[in-house]
Amino acid sequence: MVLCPVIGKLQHKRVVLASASPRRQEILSNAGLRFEVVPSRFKEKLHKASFATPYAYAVETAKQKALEVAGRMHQKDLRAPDVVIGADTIVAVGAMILEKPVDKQDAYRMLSRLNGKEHSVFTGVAIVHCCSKDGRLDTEVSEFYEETTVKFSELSEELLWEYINSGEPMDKAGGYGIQALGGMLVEYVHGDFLNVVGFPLNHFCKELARLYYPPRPADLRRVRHDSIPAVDTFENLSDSEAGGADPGQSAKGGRGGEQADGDRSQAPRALDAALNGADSRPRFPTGLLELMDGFKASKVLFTACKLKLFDVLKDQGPLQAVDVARKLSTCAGRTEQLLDVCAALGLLEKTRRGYSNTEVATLHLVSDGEHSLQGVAEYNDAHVWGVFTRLGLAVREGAEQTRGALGAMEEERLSQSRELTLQFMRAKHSLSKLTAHHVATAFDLSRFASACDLGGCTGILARELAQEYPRLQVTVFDLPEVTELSGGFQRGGRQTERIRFVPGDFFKDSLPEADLYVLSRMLQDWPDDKLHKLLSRISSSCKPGGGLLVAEAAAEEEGASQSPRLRTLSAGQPRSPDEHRRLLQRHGFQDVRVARAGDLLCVVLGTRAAP
Ligand SMILES: O=c1[nH]cc([C@@H]2O[C@H](COP(=O)(O)OP(=O)(O)OP(=O)(O)O)[C@@H](O)[C@H]2O)c(=O)[nH]1
Repeated sequence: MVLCPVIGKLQHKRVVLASASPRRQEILSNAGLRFEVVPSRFKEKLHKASFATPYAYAVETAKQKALEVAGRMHQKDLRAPDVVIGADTIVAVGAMILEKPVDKQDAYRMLSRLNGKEHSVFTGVAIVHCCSKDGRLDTEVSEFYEETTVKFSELSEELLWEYINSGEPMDKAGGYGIQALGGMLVEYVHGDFLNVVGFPLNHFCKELARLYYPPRPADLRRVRHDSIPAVDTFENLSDSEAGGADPGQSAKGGRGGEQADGDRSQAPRALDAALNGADSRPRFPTGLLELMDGFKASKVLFTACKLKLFDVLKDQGPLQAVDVARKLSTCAGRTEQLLDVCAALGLLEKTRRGYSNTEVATLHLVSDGEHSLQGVAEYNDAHVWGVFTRLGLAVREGAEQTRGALGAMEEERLSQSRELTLQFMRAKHSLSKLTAHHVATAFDLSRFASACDLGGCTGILARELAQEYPRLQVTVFDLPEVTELSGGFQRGGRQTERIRFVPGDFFKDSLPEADLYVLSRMLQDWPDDKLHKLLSRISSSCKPGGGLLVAEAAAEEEGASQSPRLRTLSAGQPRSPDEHRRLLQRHGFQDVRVARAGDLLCVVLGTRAAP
């Protein structure tokens, strides 16, 4: 999303909105900002006459609101948040400043002044960066304001009173709410509408861009015009352009709106490039850097799963970081960091009441959930992680770990402990749960009386097949150490009577007889020699008219790049429908049909031709 980089700059920080205004909260959370709300106790009683302009008053009030919250939070926790945002909205008619009416008469006085005329709405905003040094609070303030012009229609006394009696004016600057009934009083608006409602989001984003992406010296030399970047140019901005500057430095001295405006001649490079034609420098490699950092996100997820963080929050959330730490017996500071990163990754929600699971965490990361992927996280952490750390060696020496995650899992499980086999089975079980129904229903398989799922593991797909086809007898064929443990995964139910588990190795032992052989997510991770060996064994066992059903990760549509989602499952290249067709034909199957199942799998069905 276009705004993400700039709003995302605050993602890993503890951000506090020092405002009780529900409108400000809504505007900022709609923009994707994660923050806590701590309303300011600063009394809006600065001496108006001592300010040269109405907006100077609004800016100073906003700053005092934010500083009060920063100071109070620092005193309470001995730790201030990273960023506190304060705002103050006022209405100005000439030099007169109108704030929120204190009662109906006051509202009437205000609205009568605005009636039939133009006025200005100013919102002052302060962004306070905080840090604690030797137990002292250090702040750096960046401030600005935005002005919007509003014109009221000529309104009758009756209408004014009707509006006042609606109750809407009371908590609104100037006595009206443009976003609700008050919108009917307004003839026109010039400028940022959200500024009238209470928060100038556009200017805020520009201010963040200015703070977090200050122009580089080279840009300053090339600047030709007087503007700050439009919101839609933020997309091209990046950390490298920050030149290592920290926001505090650029905010030092509390740059005011006027100073900020002065800086507008320093157009950042994205805008400069857009206006001055092609930029010879390469685009910032965001995707590449994300790729380089991807392992950190995985490790955070694995760690949270291992600590049972999502389980605790499911049962007892929302919880504050200290309470989570107490329940997990972990270090409070580090737990808070972990929670914040999980929130930034979209796994948790952070509100005033504490941390709670997001929908995806509730569905897939809680260990006892029907669709839990905890097993996959556990296996990847305990095992695949290690396999991939040996990738370099494998590539140099030609070992088979290079075949990808599932291949590595498949291979290493053969020689590993019972616990590892169980971990592998849990991982495969939870992944199969997501796909089994799609695989079983991709084609009408009712013509087959028996099926054999090769490498069927815990029997999830067998169960789905038996449920879908009431006549079908299903054999799950897998290694002895797997079939031995598969009982622990069975739930019972009528269709289990038609499922049997047969131990064996599909590379060595004779395959159980069946009308239909099934290979679900098996082929892609085997090297070619093993793949062809397996297919040729199936082909020899399959009677003419029998079938082979293959389910594999789907390749992206023609021309599209392969999805990162798939790459995480396997380093092997997914096959296109044509490649699948040729593969099955080569092993004696005809009438090969290909279907897409869910958005992850491609399912292929071929019929054994007479030899
Ligand atoms: O059209 C609209 N104009 C103004 C508003 C709301 O009015 C208030 C302005 O008051 P203030 O800036 O002092 O903010 P408070 O609500 O008191 O919250 P703080 O805790 O930040 O002081 C503001 O809520 C605007 O949203 C409106 O809704 N529509």
